[in-house]
Amino acid sequence: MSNGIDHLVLFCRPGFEGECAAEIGERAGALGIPGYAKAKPGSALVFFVCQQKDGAFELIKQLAFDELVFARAWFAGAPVAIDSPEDRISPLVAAAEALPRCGGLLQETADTNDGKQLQALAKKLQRPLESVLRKRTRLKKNSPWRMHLLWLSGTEAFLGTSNRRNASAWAGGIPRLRVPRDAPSRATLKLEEAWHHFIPQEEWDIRLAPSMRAVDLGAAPGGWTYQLVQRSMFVYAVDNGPMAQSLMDTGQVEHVKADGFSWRPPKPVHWLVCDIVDKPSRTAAMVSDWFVRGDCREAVFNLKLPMKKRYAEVVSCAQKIASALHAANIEFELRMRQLYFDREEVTVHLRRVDLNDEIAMHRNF
Ligand SMILES: C[S@@+](CC[C@H](N)C(=O)[O-])C[C@H]1O[C@@H](n2cnc3c(N)ncnc32)[C@H](O)[C@@H]1O
Repeated sequence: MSNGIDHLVLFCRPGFEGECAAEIGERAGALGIPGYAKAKPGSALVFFVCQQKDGAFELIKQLAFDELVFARAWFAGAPVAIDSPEDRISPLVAAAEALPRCGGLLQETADTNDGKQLQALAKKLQRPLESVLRKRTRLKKNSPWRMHLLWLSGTEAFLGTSNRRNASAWAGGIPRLRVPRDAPSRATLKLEEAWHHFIPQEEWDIRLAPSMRAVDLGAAPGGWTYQLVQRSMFVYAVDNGPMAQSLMDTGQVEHVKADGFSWRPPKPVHWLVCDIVDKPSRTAAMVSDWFVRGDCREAVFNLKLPMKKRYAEVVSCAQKIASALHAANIEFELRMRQLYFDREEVTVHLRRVDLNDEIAMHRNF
């Protein structure tokens, strides 16, 4: 690896390479780590090439992965020249010398049809490659570093590393979730993925607790309400459209036929979720109002992005929410992410962090 670990490899939704490239360029520039992004439209990959030696390694150490909106997964690495398909292992093992010793090997491909066709090759190589890496002591149990191997073709690959604590938990950032058989819509996976992404597993029992009250705006037919019901919550499902009878039969759902933008709950709820297709700035303003009025404590909602300037729109919505909550002296956490099950949209997580449990209980959250 001539210039060390100088490529930051980012995985994104196909068609969002421009947004992913703009975002990483801005974040790396702010850290004083110069570089340029290479992003072929539709490739589902962005390569941020750093000008300084080991610049990409610095980026994965200094940037918080969770703060990126358009990257599903990342690692710092460099291209590996594979001269012959007869021996792919030797050049890869030689390149691994430049990496820290890693706890495991994750092979990845782009989220494209070409990428999918390379998965058989990756599968075939996994064991033999791991075995040689272990012999050369490139793998070490319990290391926080994880080795990534991205295949672009049978003879083009990138080898690199990420720190488990600052990276996606899943290969290529794609969680293995299945639509439950009794869920009323496939959209159910968007909320499930959001929870996996935004709420640490050890906090699920407190933050997604039985008997909490929740509001689902734009709820029909009920994929998101299904997730809330599965956590034994009571749900106001706001939508003029019909809700799945199976959900109504649980007795945990009240169907409110009203406009989600103006309806408010009779008393505060813990969760607000919203999947209404509308202008992102309108949704952002409505959710900000819920927080300012003290109507909810935590929210997951989508910002739909059919417009051209999608990155600028996301930044502008984040700024509007932040300034509304700052003006009301509310302390909050705000994260955004284009999740795997999102399409032309990003998912936002907003949470009040200035309420201790006693106050929250008193206010009936
Ligand atoms: C994408 S679908 C929601 C799918 C739902 N999250 C699920 O998992 O089944 C959007 C829903 O928003 C509803 N909707 C659109 N505008 C609305 C509004 N102003 N108030 C309430 N619901 C609205 C539509 O009727 C539609 O059912």
